[in-house]
Amino acid sequence: MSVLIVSFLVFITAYIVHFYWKVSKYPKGPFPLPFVGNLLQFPAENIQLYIDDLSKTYGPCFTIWTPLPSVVVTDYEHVKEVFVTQSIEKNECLNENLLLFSGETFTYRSHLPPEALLQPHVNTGVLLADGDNWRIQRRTSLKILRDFGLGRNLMEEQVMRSVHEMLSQLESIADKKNVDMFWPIQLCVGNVINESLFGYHYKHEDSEKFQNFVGIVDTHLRNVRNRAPLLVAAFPWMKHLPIIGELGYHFLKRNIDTYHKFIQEEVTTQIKEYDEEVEPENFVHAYMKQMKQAGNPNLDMTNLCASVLDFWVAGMETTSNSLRWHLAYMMKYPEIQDKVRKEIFDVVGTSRLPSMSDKPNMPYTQAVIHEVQRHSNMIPILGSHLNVEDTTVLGKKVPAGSFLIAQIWSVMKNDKVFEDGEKFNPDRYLLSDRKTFNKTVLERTIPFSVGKRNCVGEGLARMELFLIFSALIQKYEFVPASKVDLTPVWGAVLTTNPYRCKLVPQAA
Ligand code: HEM
Repeated sequence: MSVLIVSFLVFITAYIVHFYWKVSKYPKGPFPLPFVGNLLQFPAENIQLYIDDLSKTYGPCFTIWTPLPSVVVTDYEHVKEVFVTQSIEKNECLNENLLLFSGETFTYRSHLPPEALLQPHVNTGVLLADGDNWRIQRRTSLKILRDFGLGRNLMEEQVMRSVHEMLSQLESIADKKNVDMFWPIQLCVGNVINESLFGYHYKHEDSEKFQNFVGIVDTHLRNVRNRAPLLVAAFPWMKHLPIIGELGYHFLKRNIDTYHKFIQEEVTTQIKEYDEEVEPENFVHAYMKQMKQAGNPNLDMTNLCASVLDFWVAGMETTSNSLRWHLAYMMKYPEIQDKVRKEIFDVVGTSRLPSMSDKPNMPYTQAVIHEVQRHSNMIPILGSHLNVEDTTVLGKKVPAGSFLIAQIWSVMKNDKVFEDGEKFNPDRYLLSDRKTFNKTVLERTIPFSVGKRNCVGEGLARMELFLIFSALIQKYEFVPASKVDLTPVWGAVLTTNPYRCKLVPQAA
């Protein structure tokens, strides 16, 4: 018995000594405890506020322990250093097993739940893949998106089809005094991505299936950053415990599995309809063509499904939430809404909808879109980036095996170029001629992140935000029909509190 106790004490002492020896190798942060790290200090919600507060004490680069080490960077200089400066492609293979190339130190992902739950298979698709497979999947998706017309106006036509459908849905609403814009926006954005991936649209009067799967994805995004999933990520055995296991793993898994099945079925239907002789008109067919042409073993059915899974979620949730934020801000600041509308009327008139060719002539509308994205600051914590190589970030050592949290939320909130950053002020983006953009302010507005792992859909998202937002403001004045509270609702994407609007028709 006494041997057992002594062995146990020796083990615990060795663990604690080793833990603090490890802590000493990392940038200094809040004092962690053995076994739990800083987990007990984490708030249940709004972890971005906790991280932001820590940066006031420890500066822009520090470590938090979950109890796995996560190095956090919170200012533009550090984010640029890890994602851009350290990512200059040299194409030199540093590690054959990991397929690690120089300049890709911070491009790796965590393969731990809860983040990894989004995919049924490890290291597949774009969002959660890394190494060689990530490079191939990302390049292939970008090529398909470009072929689909980010350069050929096809994508604009597709977005406009969705805009027209949304506007006719709004027109058909008899009582415009109390409208919930949640589903019209969701369907408009969802149909753009759905048509790109599968080649078809949902009609608003027949969109139950669509609403069901949006609900499943929303549930996942709302819960995935909670404390229980964090605990299970740190201690995987906890998934076998009754309450923590259910909240931190099984509930999320059951929910997201239903989404996996839905995407699998949609892809299977498209595969059956694929005809090699016909030019592909949707992502699934274009990917199949690449599979046949490129003969690359990484382009397979598993990765096709995984990429579609990523695009359906990433292409819809961020953009539709951002548009909801746009309307909320416009109702909170009606004088700014009026100025946007005036610019639209001056440049476009009322007889047609705004198009991408109008965008360069609408600097104020663009400034408002930038400011809504900055101020709503929708992504509180980026997906983890895993560092696979010992490196130094602006003088601080970051050992291999640590996670990296690049806090773009803090950059857009605190950077000194955003004078009076708490204030919603689109004018900050324009110089005194009201036409030229302030490049320094624009450079640090990074809602799509920066570097090699930035948003693949940035071009499409920017197009959607401009076309959908300006069409809505041209057609209607949005007046609050309920309280508009700009306090965000916590989740992997910060969402608006529910609100209702009165729609006052404007242009003919
Ligand atoms: C307002 C809209 C959007 C915002 C704010 C946004 C933001 C972001 C951010 C910050 C990242 C980087 C994540 C990281 O480093 O961990 C990202 C990645 C990604 N986004 Fe977006 N996004 C938007 C729209 C879209 C759209 C429309 C698509 C698809 C068409 C898309 C597809 C992706 C994909 C696939 C990735 C993963 C890239 C990679 O891991 O290599 N996003 N997005």
